[in-house]
Amino acid sequence: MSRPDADDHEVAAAVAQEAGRVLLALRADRPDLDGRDLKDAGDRAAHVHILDLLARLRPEDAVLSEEGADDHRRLDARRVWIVDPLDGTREFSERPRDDWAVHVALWEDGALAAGAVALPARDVVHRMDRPVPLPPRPDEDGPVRLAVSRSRPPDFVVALAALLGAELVPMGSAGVKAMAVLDGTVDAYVHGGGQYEWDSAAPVAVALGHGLAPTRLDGSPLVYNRPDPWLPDLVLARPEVLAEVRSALEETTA
Ligand SMILES: Nc1ncnc2c1ncn2[C@@H]1O[C@H](COP(=O)(O)O)[C@@H](OP(=O)(O)O)[C@H]1O
Repeated sequence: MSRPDADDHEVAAAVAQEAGRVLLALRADRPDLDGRDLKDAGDRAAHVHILDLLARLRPEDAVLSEEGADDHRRLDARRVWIVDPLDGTREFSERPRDDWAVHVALWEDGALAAGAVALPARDVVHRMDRPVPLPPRPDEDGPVRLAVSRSRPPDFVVALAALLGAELVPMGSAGVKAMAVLDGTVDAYVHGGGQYEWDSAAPVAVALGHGLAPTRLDGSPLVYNRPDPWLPDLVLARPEVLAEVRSALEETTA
């Protein structure tokens, strides 16, 4: 387990990984839980574990968690951990799906400073400080592959895919979709219509660490730790397809 003298990247990765272990154990040890009960138990168990770890490792810092009451002292804090204890809650409850994640990001003085996305069922932790080269596209002239929500694909992303001649690749969890860009499974993740800061903070931190340039749909920067954590859209694309995606977006949203 991480120690208080570990750096912020280590803490982010260790906390995400540890919460992932708690979630895996819950799924394995409680076959009596499913559906809403398993979702709620997962959200709660991971949230409590993360808060406990951060209280021990970073007692001075504020926390913004999907599962906690919003403590507005974070707005005056220099350092805020932005966490989604269980992203892809629906998929977590559908054993044996593996497209769910734990998000742990650190916002410091106006920017994302550390971040980790754990994919516990795949035994992987993606880190901002450990960039991995993007694998080449399998077919550089092939259609753009776009990650999209499997349960509620936004209409405009379906329209965007039609305009691009893109292939939609459905999967759960914002973290899984963003990491699918980094591991080469897809070329881009475009989302609109609703999300909160905890859905994108850690994936965006990891993507920034990998040299990518995630933005809002209109190309403006993603800004975190605002009074209202609603941050409804995101574009993350590998460099080869970014201009094409951007120009199709301009047409779709015009
Ligand atoms: N329109 C919307 N409004 C609010 N949250 C949304 C949303 N679409 C997706 N999300 C959130 O983004 C995460 C990924 O969703 P999806 O897999 O459908 O893309 C989910 O987080 P949680 O699982 O943490 O609730 C989901 O709640």
